Amino acid sequence: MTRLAVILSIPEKRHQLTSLIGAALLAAGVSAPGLTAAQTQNLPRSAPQVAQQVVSSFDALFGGPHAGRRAVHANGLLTEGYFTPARSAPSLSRADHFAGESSPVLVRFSNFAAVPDLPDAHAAASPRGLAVKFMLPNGADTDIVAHSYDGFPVAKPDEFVTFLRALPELARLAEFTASRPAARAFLEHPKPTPVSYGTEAYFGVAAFLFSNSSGTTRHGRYRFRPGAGVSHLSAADAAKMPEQFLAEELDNRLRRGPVTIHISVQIAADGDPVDDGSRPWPSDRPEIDVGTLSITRIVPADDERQRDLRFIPTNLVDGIAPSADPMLVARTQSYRISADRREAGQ
Ligand code: HEM
Repeated sequence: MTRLAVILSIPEKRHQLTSLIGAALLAAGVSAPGLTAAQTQNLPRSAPQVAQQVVSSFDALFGGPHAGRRAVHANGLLTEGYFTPARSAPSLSRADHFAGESSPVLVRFSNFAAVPDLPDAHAAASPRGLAVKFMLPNGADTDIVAHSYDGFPVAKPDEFVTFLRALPELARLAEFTASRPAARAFLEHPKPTPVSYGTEAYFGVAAFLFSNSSGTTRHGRYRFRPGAGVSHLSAADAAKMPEQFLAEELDNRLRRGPVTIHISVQIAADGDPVDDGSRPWPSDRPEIDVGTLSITRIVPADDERQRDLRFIPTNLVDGIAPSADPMLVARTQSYRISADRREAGQ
């Protein structure tokens, strides 16, 4: 039995695991794909070993590494479709995909834990993930990586390592959360199983700097709302579902037409934290409509395509730049560690 299986067999531990998320890390001085030199200079530096420590912490929690799979969010479904920008999108950013007609997209939905066959209704399958790759006319691409919780348990990469290491031990976890309301909120927040990957709301969490062609620059955070509305299963109904029902559900739903997800960007007010994803902004902040994802089909041989694909939160284009959130650097580096390892078949 893996360490994760042992942890998940204990009800209160299972509850804690519901809450982990992403991973941590970072790296000094390596530029990220899609970032200009100036953008990279904006990114804070962290100690390179933190990235590896996050990935190792995921491995310890989930019995990894699992050959050829992601260090976290391992169980996923790759789909394709197109993005149609809203008329208001160019007022926010001069990014190419925010103007014009539409751009092809790849969209990967995923469950949280790095256990390849974890049932969709399992507590550790939340938060769900949403990763989007926009294909631009000039051959470049740009990514958004989001999840189904509006926030994050910690603000900094080294705290994330401490959090992940504390998770399996109740006493350490209680000590950690005692002085960290964001971690407690993350653990206690209900994370019900969605009816469909297409009936979940997703949040970009980290702030980015959006600049339009007039030179107006604003901090904003992505939000995703399903066109079909948010809907979840009751615990009793979730328990009756087949283990991998979300893939089949989406396939059936797509036979009836595209699945749509609307994207907006929540704009920061003066004084809102723009370098700390653990602190959501008040819900009355204005949002700018950015456009709609229309998902048309599941990609054939999606397992192989997923293995070869990288979604990186700082893979950006002109008009969108990273904020000073140190997690963006840590994520960029840890996603690379995970992807390099996956491509090497480890
Ligand atoms: C803002 C909070 C976060 C969100 C919304 C988020 C979301 C996600 C999603 C959706 C994926 C799957 C991507 C895919 O489909 O390829 C993912 C993967 C991953 N995340 Fe995060 N994450 C967050 C924070 C973090 C942090 C702080 C770390 C580490 C410092 C991290 C480390 C990872 C790693 C290592 C992977 C696997 C990447 C790969 O192999 O492609 N995440 N995350």
